[in-house]
Order: sequence, then C-alpha cells, then structure tokens
Amino acid sequence: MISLYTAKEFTNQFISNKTKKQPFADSTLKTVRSIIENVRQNGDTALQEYMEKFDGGAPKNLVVTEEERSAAWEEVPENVVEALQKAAENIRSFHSKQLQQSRMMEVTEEVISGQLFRPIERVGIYVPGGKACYPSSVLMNAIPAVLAGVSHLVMVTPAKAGKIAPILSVAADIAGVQTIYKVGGAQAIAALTYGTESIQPVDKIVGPGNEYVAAAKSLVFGDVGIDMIAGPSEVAILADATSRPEYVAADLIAQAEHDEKARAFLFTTSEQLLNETLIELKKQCASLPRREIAETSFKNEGGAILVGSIDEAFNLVNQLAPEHLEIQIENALSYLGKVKNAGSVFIGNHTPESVGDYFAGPNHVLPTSGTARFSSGLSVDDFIKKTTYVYYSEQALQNAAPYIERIAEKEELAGHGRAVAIRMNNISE
Ligand SMILES: NC(=O)c1ccc[n+]([C@@H]2O[C@H](COP(=O)([O-])OP(=O)(O)OC[C@H]3O[C@@H](n4cnc5c(N)ncnc54)[C@H](O)[C@@H]3O)[C@@H](O)[C@H]2O)c1
Ligand SMILES: N[C@H](CO)Cc1c[nH]c[nH+]1
Ligand SMILES: [Zn+2]
Repeated sequence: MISLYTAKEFTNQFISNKTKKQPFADSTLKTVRSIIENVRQNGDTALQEYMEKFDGGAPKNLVVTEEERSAAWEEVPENVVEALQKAAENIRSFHSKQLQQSRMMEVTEEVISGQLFRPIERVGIYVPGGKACYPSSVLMNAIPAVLAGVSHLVMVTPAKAGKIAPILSVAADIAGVQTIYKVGGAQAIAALTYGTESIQPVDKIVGPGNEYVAAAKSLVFGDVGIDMIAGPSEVAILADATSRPEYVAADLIAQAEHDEKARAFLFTTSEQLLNETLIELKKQCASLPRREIAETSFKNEGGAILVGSIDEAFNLVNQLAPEHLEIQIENALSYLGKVKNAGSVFIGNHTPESVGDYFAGPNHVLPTSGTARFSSGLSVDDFIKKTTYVYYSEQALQNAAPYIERIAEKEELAGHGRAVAIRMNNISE
C-alpha cells in the first residue's frame, strides 16, 4: 500500500538534489508557450478556441453576469453557505492580524526615513475547475487580497459547457471578488498577464492550478507578479506509540486523495504504530470514493519511515520542508520549537490538516516541493508593496557627504559623488 523506507533510503529518494525532478516536462512547456503566444496575438478568439477544446464549449460572454451570480445562491444549500461564511470569518480574522501600517523608521530634525505599505492595485486569482472544485481556495486567495486593499480583484476559473460551479461564485461573493471570468488553464494566465478584449491585465496572479497553469505562471513571471509555483500537495506526519493509527491513516489519506502525485509521509518511532497504520490505511481506503488516486499516490509518491528518535524525525522533516506538518506525538505542542522548515503545522491529535484546509484561519496556499526552506504561505503581505523613503536636511547631507563620496570613488562612479558634492558647494557659497 504505502512504500516503506529507511531514513537513508528516504533521504536518497526524496531529499537528495540529485533525484530532484525538473518542475515541468518539455512537452508541457512547449504547449504552454504556444498557448500564451496565441492569446497575445489573438485575444478572446484564442480563449474561445481553447475553451472549445478543453472545457466542452465556449460561452460568448466570458464574464459571469450579475444574474448568474445571484442565481448561484439559489443552487447552494443554506448549510453549505453557512459553512463557507464561518470559514471566511476565521480566515478574515486570522489574516487581519497580518496587516501592517506604513511606518517611519527614523525621525530626527535632520533625517526622516520609513516605509510606505501600499496594496497592489490589480490582482487576478486562479481557481482550479478542471477535475475538482475548490471553493475553499477562493476564500484563501481572495480574503487576504481584500484585506490588503486590492482595488481591482478578479477571478478566473474554467467553465464546464459555459457554466462555472455555483459554489465558486458564492464563495467569490463571500470573499469580495469583483469580476469572475469563465476561462481557465494556461490561456487564462496569459489573458490576465497581457489582456484581451474582455479581460484587463493585472499586476499579480495568485492561486493554484494544474501543470499547465503552473507552467504558464512560471513563463509569464516578470511581466506580471506571481505568488508561487505550487507543486503537488504534501503532508508529513510525526507519530509515536501514543498516536492513534486510525487518525494517522485518515490524515495520510486526506492528502493522498488530492491527486496521484500528492505526497504523504509518516515518520514514526513506533513499529507497532506503523503496522497498525498500514492495516488502517487498507481498511479506510476500501470505502474511499477517490480510492484509486489515493492508492496510486501512496504507492508512487508516499512513504512510511521508521526512525530511531523524535530528533531524527525532525531532522528528516526539516530537510524535506513539507507543505504541511502534523505533530501527533505525546506533548505535541512542546515540539513546535523544533520545526525549522514547513509551510503550516498542525499540532496534536485533534488538529487534522482538514482544519487548516478549510476552516481555522491560516492560509492553505503553501510552499511545496521543499520550497518551505525559503518561502512562506500566502498572506496579506503577498498583496502589499513596501516602498522605502528618506528625507535629508542640508545638515544631514553635509554630515554624510565625505562617506558617500569615498564609497562612490571606490565604485568609480564619479557622477554619484558629484550629485553630493554639487550640493556641498552650494552650502559653502
Ligand atoms: N496547493 C493548493 O493549495 C491547491 C489547492 C487546490 C488545488 N490544487 C491543485 O490544483 C490542480 C487543479 O487541477 P485541475 O486540472 O483540476 O484544474 P485546473 O483548473 O488547474 O486546470 C484545468 C484546465 O487545464 C487546461 N488543460 C487540461 N488539459 C490540457 C492539455 N492537455 N493541454 C493544455 N491545457 C490543458 C484546460 O484549459 C483546463 O480548463 C490540482 O493539481 C490540485 O492538486 C492545489
Ligand atoms: N490541501 C490543499 C493544499 O494546501 C488545499 C485544499 C483545498 N481543498 C482541500 N484541500
Ligand atoms: Zn487538502
């Protein structure tokens, strides 16, 4: 069911740089390059062509109309709307505490310096709509953008035969998305970057998607900002003899069911827990609607590793830098200090990752494929630019001039030195 590895085998297979795969196949990049070029050249006509090809038809109007948006509320059960609203409240509350004010760093009579925090003006959110439908991703991407003060917030998602899932439209209303376009895939990323007759270009694109979407984001980066290139979803679970095998198995499955390439790992100090978890996995997979996906993921991408100590487990996990880390060992909370690299941490036996995927408040758009070593999950900061400023009085410039001139001389940039010296001459006149 799930492959077993020693610590050494695990390191060779999943951590060593030598075994790291290229992020995108050449054939994917080729396809995506030609889609981007076509959209740049032919705008909406190219979008229609791809919608016919991939999404079962091309709607004439790409925008989800006000009528369609209000009709969507009739199609989503009230208790589901309530769940989305409760989740949105928690996400809003958590992210509102990330907001920072513009601030002065230094204020004297001679010098003022500081930072302006300004929202990115135009943001496009990609919401996957191919094989699955993720209203939670609408909330996770849009709520921090709205809190940051983004003034033009649009969403793209593939329509099926001209219609988007009503629940995505309702989630967009709850989160504060202004316009929804019925287009997905690499073509939507190209449209958001370069604009078409129907879609205005944005300054930044955020949100997860399949390999075509991710490859498109990587290719347009620079012409537009992007959040990250999200790879397949991952979880690492730390368990010991006190852990509950049925919980551990359920949480491994919750990750593996995402897709065949999802990666679910168990690190445990207990052989008994390991064996009982294997039995549970078999039992729980039997009744899983996405059984085949989960089993393929376990077989090809997942792993269970028996370790000698909790410290050894943390050492491996910190090298892996997983998107999600669950600590299900005794006194779990006391181990938080050992976490160096992880996108988001779930502590104790009663905090499955699903709590964070949907409800608790922290963002579920997180760094994958080891990138938690140097990057963080989506937050309000992703929608803010920080502009520094400085003011010098005549006296301040006079005090600094000799130092600036000396460095300019060493860099052989005489113009830089003169820009200061010319002012010193004025002072002495
Ligand atoms: N990390 C996260 O937070 C997170 C959250 C939700 C979903 N996801 C991931 O997002 C992905 C969603 O993928 P999806 O496919 O369901 O939806 P998607 O919306 O990302 O992709 C569907 C689109 O892909 C394009 N496409 C399909 N086949 C193509 C081909 N052969 N050539 C060119 N373009 C093609 C089409 O335009 C189609 O509309 C999954 O991998 C899922 O794991 C990640
Ligand atoms: N686990 C995914 C990546 O963090 C997010 C998600 C959306 N829906 C369910 N799960
Ligand atoms: Zn999930």
